[in-house]
Amino acid sequence: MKRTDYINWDEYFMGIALLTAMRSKDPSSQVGACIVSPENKILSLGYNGMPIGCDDDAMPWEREGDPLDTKYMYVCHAELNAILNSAHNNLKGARVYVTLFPCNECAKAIIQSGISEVVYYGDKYHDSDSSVAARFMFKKAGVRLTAYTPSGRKELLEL
Ligand SMILES: Nc1nc(=O)n([C@H]2C[C@H](O)[C@@H](COP(=O)(O)O)O2)cc1CO
Ligand SMILES: [Zn+2]
Repeated sequence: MKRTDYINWDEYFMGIALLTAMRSKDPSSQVGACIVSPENKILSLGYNGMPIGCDDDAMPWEREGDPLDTKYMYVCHAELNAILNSAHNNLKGARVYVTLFPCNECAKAIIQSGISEVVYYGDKYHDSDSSVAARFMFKKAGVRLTAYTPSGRKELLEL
């Protein structure tokens, strides 16, 4: 008889998104994204980081101060990185697993790429204008929003 305690697709893909987030150099929020086809094939991965060629050690990681001296001006979000990394794949009807709910800018990119479902884990900026605008666009565009239900598995990653 087959084993029964295998991880389901949602645990698998969110687990990979969480592992991917661990590559982030951001001191406050490490975000991961995993894009999956309707056939449950992984199409792309991304985490938040500085653009290629912009030395992590030469870039600011501050949250406050002169805008030009904060990370916000430069950092590429996990979702955008995952979309850009998938340039050769068709994302129509795909789902994206994200460890943090997408901002309005990534929402635009998600919609334009043809992704039809967002499965999100964290939602700590739920009441920000960015999240409100993202939800507004997702609703208009018919992108499904699904809150991930943590499995409670503790043994998932023991690196
Ligand atoms: N969905 C998201 N994907 C992301 O990749 N990010 C990135 C941008 C920053 O590097 C970091 C947020 O930093 P902080 O404001 O929590 O210190 O996470 C942020 C969000 C939130 O909208
Ligand atoms: Zn974003």
